[in-house]
Amino acid sequence: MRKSIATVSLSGSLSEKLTAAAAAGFDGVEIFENDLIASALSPEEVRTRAADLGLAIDLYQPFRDAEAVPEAVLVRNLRRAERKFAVMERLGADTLLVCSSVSPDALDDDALAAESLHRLAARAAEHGVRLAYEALAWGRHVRTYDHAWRIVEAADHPALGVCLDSFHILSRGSDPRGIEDIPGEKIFFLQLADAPRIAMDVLQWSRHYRCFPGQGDFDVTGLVAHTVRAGYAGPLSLEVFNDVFRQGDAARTAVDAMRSLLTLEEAAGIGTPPVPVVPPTGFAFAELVTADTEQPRALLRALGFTRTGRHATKPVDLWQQGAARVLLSSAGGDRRDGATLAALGLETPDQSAAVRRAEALLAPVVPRRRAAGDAPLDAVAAPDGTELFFCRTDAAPGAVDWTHDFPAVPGNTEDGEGGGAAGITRIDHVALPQPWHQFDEASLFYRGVLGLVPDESLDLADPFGLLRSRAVSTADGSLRIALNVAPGPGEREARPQHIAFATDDIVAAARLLHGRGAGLLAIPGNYYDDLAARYELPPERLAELAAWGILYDRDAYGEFHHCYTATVGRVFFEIVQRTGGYRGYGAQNAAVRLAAQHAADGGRPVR
Ligand SMILES: O=C(O)c1ccc(O)c(O)c1
Ligand SMILES: [Mg+2]
Repeated sequence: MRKSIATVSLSGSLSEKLTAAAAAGFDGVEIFENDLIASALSPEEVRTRAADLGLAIDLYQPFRDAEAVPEAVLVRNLRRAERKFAVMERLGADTLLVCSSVSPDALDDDALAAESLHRLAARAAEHGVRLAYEALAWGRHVRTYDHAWRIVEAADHPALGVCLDSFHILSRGSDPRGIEDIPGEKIFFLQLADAPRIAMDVLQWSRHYRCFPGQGDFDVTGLVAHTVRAGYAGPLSLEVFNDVFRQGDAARTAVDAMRSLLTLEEAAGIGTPPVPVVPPTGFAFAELVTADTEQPRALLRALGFTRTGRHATKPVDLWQQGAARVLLSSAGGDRRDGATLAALGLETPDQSAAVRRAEALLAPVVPRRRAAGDAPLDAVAAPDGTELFFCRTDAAPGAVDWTHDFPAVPGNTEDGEGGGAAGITRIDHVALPQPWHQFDEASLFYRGVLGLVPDESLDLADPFGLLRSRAVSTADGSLRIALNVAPGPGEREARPQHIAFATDDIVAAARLLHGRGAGLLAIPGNYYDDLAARYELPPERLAELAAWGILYDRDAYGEFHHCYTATVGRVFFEIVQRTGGYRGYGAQNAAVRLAAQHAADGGRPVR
């Protein structure tokens, strides 16, 4: 379907908004009146600019407080509308959004509302304009879409239809199935926005917390499916009032917006089907970049990793234990930051389809730096800059095993002498702190591009504020990424990332690490007193957990044990043991872990 975006959803001047919308591939825009009023461009110039960019002006909005008023007020409103119709003719816009009145002048009289909208529509028709009547969730008398439709039906004018807005409908808990009772040709416009479920005044909620479909908690996909089934054939138009997007980079927000609509169309089974998603089946590797590899090497050795290869042409080593692989690169790291988790290898059954999917969903492809003979690896950049490589760690027919680029280093045993394996089997998950203003963009990116399923969003207390966390994973848990953000000041660079390794015997792993002098994070005794109160764990089991600083959690599916290493650069490691299909990440323990890291770090916030 055609895709539009309201100018209110993007930052900048009107011409910057138009440029961003066009660059992201939108077909049209809704022009928000305030954007036009504040613009130095005349309506004719806006019309030309939009046309040059290939954008239609699908809607002009809003026209407020029009209906169900005493005659004298209506006469003034008709005059006011005439001026707007004239502006619309100059703009080349043919649909005006009329939102339900919030005025104290408005009467609770549907017949009067219908009559006034009929008269307004008759005037509009003389200018070739159509009116789309929208129920604001906080309208004075009209707050629901079905009420708006009853009035439109009674008004019975060909130039009058309804505008459906998913926020107003879903925020009030209206049943969207009733949309199918409206004739499709009477649905003049469809505006889409999602929102997180928060209990607050609906006007504040709408004006500050709307987000793109897929970033909140509403079933926008279901609403779109009902609207399409009703016969609606107009554009899908994003109308998102959001404090963060208002400040963000318009070009980037527009791409996020387009990705949201592409993902939504796919979920609703409408539009041109994109390349089907190729879900990753696990981590092939995690790559740490650092100017000085000494500290991470020591830690990897203590964790039982062995250096098994070195890249043929680049200063990158492959460290391995079981199916857990870490690349340690000394190319390009910043000495001040220490080690940084810069890239992830995603085990991908069909690499070329995965790249095509990523491109179709507007993921930026990372320019390749490949020497002759290297495995053909393609990477895209996640919103936080983490590079995601689509690769295969086997020699299946037609595929190239990326580990072939890391031949064994002959005669070099130095790095193998860490003391031997510690029972680590694979990478369980990675945790990537996100810049606060890109958090929703990131979860939608992983959902759309990789088909990962987002968990619910959690707020976790830490000693310096709240940490928001949301995991995305494959349905079978073979690949898990925990996204988190500490609101407020603090750059991404200041907060650590981590890699969690899986083991089948965490106590053995912790004992080995300890024996090798790699300290584990000390957990306060109070935590174990609380654990004893919450769960009936045998005392000797509790004592063992306390001795090694192992944290414990449980869900309906199983148990979780986990412990942490020291932080090197921006990165620390976690060792985890899942039993019986536990699904989480130990979020329950995050506050204790963050406080312990804070204490271990000499009082510096470690977010
Ligand atoms: O917040 C508002 O006033 C407003 C205006 C126009 C809309 O289409 C809308 O959904 C909300
Ligand atoms: Mg709206």
